[in-house]
Amino acid sequence: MAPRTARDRRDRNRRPGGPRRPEDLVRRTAYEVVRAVQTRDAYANLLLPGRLRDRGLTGRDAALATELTYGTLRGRGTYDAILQVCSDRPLHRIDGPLLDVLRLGVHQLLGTRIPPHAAVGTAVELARSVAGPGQAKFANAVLRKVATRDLAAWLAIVAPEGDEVGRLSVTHSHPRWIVTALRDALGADRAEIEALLAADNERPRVTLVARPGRATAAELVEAGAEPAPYSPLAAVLPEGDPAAIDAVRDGRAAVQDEASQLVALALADTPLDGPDARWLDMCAGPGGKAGLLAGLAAGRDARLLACDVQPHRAGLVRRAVDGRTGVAVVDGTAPAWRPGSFDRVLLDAPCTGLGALRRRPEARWRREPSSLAELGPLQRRLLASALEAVRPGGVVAYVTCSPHLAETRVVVDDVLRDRADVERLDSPQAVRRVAAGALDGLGDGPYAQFWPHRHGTDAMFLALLRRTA
Ligand SMILES: C[S@@+](CC[C@H](N)C(=O)[O-])C[C@H]1O[C@@H](n2cnc3c(N)ncnc32)[C@H](O)[C@@H]1O
Repeated sequence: MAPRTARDRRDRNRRPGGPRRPEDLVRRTAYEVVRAVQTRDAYANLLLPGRLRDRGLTGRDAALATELTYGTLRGRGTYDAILQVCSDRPLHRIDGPLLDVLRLGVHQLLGTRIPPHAAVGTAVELARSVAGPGQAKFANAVLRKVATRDLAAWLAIVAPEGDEVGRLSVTHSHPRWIVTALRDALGADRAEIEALLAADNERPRVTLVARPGRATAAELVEAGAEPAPYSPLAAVLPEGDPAAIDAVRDGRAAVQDEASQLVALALADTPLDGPDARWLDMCAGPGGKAGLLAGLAAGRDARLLACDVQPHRAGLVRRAVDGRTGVAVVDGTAPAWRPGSFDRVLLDAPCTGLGALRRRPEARWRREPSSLAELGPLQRRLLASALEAVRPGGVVAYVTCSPHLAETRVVVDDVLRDRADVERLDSPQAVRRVAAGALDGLGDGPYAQFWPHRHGTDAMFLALLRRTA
């Protein structure tokens, strides 16, 4: 029979030999999520909340399980380099479950204030239960070695000298190819790339959006959130569950990064000659930007059509918009609408998501450079299709949640190379026009690039394009 209450669920998790301590459950939960991410391509942010509920973990226990899960996933690159030095076996010869227990142990030792004896003891106990007594001995020996130094001392040993990309990769736990890509996109000095990589390893603040016409940022602030620096629709929730705020529970507000809000606002605010009645969100799932655009469109007597190629993602969009908004399952590369049907088009293209590493700690290990080769042709086809969908004089916003040049500037420049009928608008200026506060550091234009370390947002890219003929 399924356990009915949190207490029942806790009881079910007690071992026959005696009561299981909450901290065991906390670590077991973190381990299971880390393992599922490695073996089943699970997403930590989707899996963890259900596991916490099932185990009856709340408050500090839930916070610790979350920190251990995210910290272990994020720190994997650094922790593996340290484990390699402390283990007499190469890491590829350590079984997956044991290796994940070791990573969790290293995170506790080097990334938290958990006392070393507790970190080692609980990790060894976990190793015994997932890999057997012999492996527990091995885990004990390895983790005791790890415990002899702090993180800074280990980095001085394992981060390679004379190889700047390698040093950054190990120190900030990013794959080498991502370090290189971010450095190329940032085009900045050494101190700034360090700041960006460090920002990718911080947990982002929860930012809320007040859906236009349905809620206001002031209402969110009254309900306990804090004012946000840039978006006039945003408020920041320093702690607690967003669903505790009425407007979020009612669907009048939602969780949304400030950069996502600003790119949608910049598209809606770009001046148009002629009609402004038909708006398209071509890749809308799960509906974050569509929810915002729908509210703005309603306020101006315009109609939004929000599409996605995946039926279940289109279903999520339906929940984020009002009844006036059309929602449809459409392949944006082969749509049924006539050319020139829309006045404003948002193309929030499928991308690697390298701009959201703060929120999806596992993404950096899951993505490969080959992802770019797969996405590039699709991004180009979708952009060409978006430019066909907009009328002469209308505006397209090409947006990615990735700063990788191969998904941003290179895509736009490739698609526009042979076209004389598209003008690049000044995107940084368009964003500044809609921002509530001063907003610098988006680049020299015509494209705009947000950065976590500069703006505290995802690394969102925006190219605003106008069809001239
Ligand atoms: C970056 S997400 C969009 C996020 C969304 N705009 C938001 O703010 O919540 C990209 C979306 O593009 C959709 N997609 C991928 N290929 C597509 C295609 N050929 N036509 C339409 N949508 C597509 C994916 O299913 C995914 O939901």
